[in-house]
Amino acid sequence: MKINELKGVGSKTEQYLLSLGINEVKDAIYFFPRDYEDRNNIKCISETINDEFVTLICEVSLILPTKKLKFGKYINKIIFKDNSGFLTGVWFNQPYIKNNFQVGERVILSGKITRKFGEIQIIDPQYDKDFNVFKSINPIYPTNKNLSQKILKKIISQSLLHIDTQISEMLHSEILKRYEILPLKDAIMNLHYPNDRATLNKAQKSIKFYELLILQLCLLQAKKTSEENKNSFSIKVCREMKDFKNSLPFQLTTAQSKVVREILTDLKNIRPMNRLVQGDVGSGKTVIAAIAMFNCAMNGYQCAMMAPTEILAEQHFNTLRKLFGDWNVNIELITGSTPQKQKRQILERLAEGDINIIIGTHALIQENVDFNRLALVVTDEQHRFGVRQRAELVNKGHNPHVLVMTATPIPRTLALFIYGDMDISLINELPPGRQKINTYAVRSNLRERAYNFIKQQILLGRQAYVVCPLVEESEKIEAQSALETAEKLKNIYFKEFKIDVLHGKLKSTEKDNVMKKFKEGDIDILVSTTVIEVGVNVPNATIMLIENADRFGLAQLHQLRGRVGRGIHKSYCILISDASNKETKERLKIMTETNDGFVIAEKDMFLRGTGEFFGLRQHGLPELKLADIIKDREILKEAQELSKWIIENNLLQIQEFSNLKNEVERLFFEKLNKHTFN
Ligand SMILES: Nc1ncnc2c1ncn2[C@@H]1O[C@H](COP(=O)(O)OP(=O)(O)OP(=O)(O)O)[C@@H](O)[C@H]1O
Repeated sequence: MKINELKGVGSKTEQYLLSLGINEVKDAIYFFPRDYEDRNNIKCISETINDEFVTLICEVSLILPTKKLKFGKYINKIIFKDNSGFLTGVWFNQPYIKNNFQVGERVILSGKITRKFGEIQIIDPQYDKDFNVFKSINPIYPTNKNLSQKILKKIISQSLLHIDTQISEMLHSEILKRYEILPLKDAIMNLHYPNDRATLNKAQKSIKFYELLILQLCLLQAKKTSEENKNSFSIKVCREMKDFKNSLPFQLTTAQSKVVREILTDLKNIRPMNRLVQGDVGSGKTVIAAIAMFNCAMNGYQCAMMAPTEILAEQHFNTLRKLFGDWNVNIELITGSTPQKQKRQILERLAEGDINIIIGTHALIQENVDFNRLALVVTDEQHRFGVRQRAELVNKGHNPHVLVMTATPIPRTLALFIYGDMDISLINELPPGRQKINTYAVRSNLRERAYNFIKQQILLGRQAYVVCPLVEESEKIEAQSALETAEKLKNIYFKEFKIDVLHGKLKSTEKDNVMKKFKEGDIDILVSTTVIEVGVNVPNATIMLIENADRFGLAQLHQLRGRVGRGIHKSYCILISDASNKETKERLKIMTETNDGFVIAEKDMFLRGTGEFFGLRQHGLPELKLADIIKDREILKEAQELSKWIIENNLLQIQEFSNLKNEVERLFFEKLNKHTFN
């Protein structure tokens, strides 16, 4: 049912509603309050204090005429009274308001009190005259300047009259009882019009449960569908594997070997692999991808590896070339800076099947690239290779295995939720010889001492990073600050050393050039913006100084810091911050205490208490309206338990769960926009 079918929704209101995402009556039903006004604070007029939010029951005493102010504005005042005194209700630019009141009638007013010039005022209060429907908890909706709370409320309450035709119950009463959940319609009604706090809490819990359940079911069903899809390549372990492993410059750690085994087993399977490899910074994920790709190449298949940035694509290309040494593996790189002619040649060879492994950024898969026998796609978690991308490839005639790499440390329950559609491998061990990165959080007055320390490291033959402050949304200012810092370092503190700058505004060839020089040891200090954050691997770099460290999230600091401590040398990280607030200090202290990404993630999560650390959208998933996967972990666990049971027992296929199935499919189509499942 369209929203404009409701009484009083003209084309203008319809437009305004659309801007709030309300197109259908159902959208209005699901348009939940952002907050609630507690009207339990009922007072008499003389008891009120300045700035206090109160509810008053009073009588209309006098309606003053509208007064015209400057610039075409209006003010309306209405005097109310109760046994204790008088109160002035004030409304701006709502001249019609006086028609809504009659002298002598009793009303309920709610709002903030202002006491000034000897007058007690309440500005733009909410008002109600129907004492029968007076609720002590009043919803406040997230609206914009075009639609007042009052109109929105009216539309929502009209929509709720249609709840029976618009919403279907999804869970059997036994399940509701077990998880202490309200039937969906009750939960929705109570969210809009709660009788009391306890019912509101239960309604909120219920809606969160439904949200998490549906999203989780969606991901688990996607996984199940892919497991049933037996259309990929069965790739056996190649004869050369043992020799290849022996040719690597190091021995795999036990954790790496285990993950490699899991991947090779997946590749043997005809069903397409969809595996996430989770490993802390520097845990050695690249070599794992290399082994998987080597195996495909030796079996005559092609692989694509997609990196988030050109710098990383280039780095992977160089690392892999080295790892593949004299083995007969044809590997090529395509980036924005590859000359057109060369690019064309590479693409031709790729289509002919002459290239085994192609490395590039994510444009690689979107562009008109034709593969001959694409069997494996390696990608990273920020660019979640969802079922949609897979479907695109399937349409092009490929159904490759997919390997996703992530250094985002996520506690297990959350990982199982967010990556519900994947199998997860964990590298829970760092390569041998890694030492703790000594980390210090200091104020800026110690910067010179920090510089001296950097000098000592360089004199020992090591290299350093200086990371400039994060400037949200302005790469230009960020770049500027990096350039200035580099100038200062060159001219004042590090005259005798080689310094260069890396920032997002450089052309990719320039970036590559700087990175190459830094890798080869031709730069002592690399002054950089956060472009250095992900994946860069220069084992000889042992010290990093981060300016304004408080501006970064802990996960980001951990990623940045992970650029040092990647070799045999002892490494250091200096966090500069003059922030004095307690929470910031505590966050930086965590960095000095541990190097374990999982511990950092968990602590950060508790400190910040929001889902920011694991933003869903960042993982390619739809945002949740009410649930917060961090704060609502207990509900999440219950929803996970139920969704697992439903999927394992194939319950979405039976009549009793058909409404739930419809909801899951709706989310799948509308929000995840992926292909259907049966
Ligand atoms: N088993 C191992 N023994 C010794 N060194 C190793 C081992 N595995 C990997 N390395 C080395 O560790 C360093 C980090 O590896 P790699 O770049 O693959 O890490 P990563 O997991 O991708 O980290 P990040 O997420 O920070 O990019 C590299 O220099 C690599 O050669």
